[in-house]
Amino acid sequence: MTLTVQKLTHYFNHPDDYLYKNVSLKFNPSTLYAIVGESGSGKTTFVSFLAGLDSPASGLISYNGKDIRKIGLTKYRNQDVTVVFQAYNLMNYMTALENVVSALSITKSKHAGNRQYAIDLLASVGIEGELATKNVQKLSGGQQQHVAIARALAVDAPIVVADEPTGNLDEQNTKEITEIFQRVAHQSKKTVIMITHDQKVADMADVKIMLENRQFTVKNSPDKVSDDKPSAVSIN
Ligand SMILES: Nc1ncnc2c1ncn2[C@@H]1O[C@H](COP(=O)(O)OP(=O)(O)OP(=O)(O)O)[C@@H](O)[C@H]1O
Repeated sequence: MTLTVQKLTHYFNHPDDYLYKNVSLKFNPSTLYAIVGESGSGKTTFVSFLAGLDSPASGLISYNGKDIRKIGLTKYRNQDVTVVFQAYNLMNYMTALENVVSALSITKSKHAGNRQYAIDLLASVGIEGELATKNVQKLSGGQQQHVAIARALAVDAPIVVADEPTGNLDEQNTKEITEIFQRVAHQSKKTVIMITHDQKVADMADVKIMLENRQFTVKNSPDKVSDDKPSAVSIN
């Protein structure tokens, strides 16, 4: 269940003006990855390829050994990957609970129509009681991002991609959200790939991937690496 990037190259206008060239990376389950890099370095573009939202100029992205274009990008997006954005992207006219219930129904989840499942999912990210039945516009930004994660998790995809999920949040909410992603990776055994500008968030990841000078560099967080655990990511 590995997500693999092989020899990925991307440019928008001219091949000489590339964002990155021949990138090869491997993303494993049960691991939280942080992608860090300067503004404009191409992080969002890169994760849009991982999420099947766009395709690179060249290179191969495969999941479980299969080219995601052969899986079909729509199918891949529906069954294998779920995305959390910086700007929450909730249905503003709905309550927190309705947001999760609708995600279960739209994605034809096996839990579609199961209100208790939606309540439990929200509770698992700390949205409980009255908060769950409030219109999301009446919730704080941090609370809305918690709901957005519950909504994304409703899809139950093995890969979770998050583009600056804590970009608008204060320190406390940033810590809570990052801890949720740690849990999703370690307990739910998902592959979680998160873009961040925040060094503290990056330090909470199992693996840091720096995008600098058009090069990706992989760094395992020192306290997460032990002799019996091989590096979670390899790069050629
Ligand atoms: N569709 C496009 N056409 C042309 N250039 C683009 C397009 N999308 C992005 N770019 C350019 O590609 C570069 C990388 O953009 P991207 O949004 O991936 O960077 P980023 O690292 O995520 O930045 P930030 O941290 O500011 O969100 C930028 O210079 C951007 O202007």
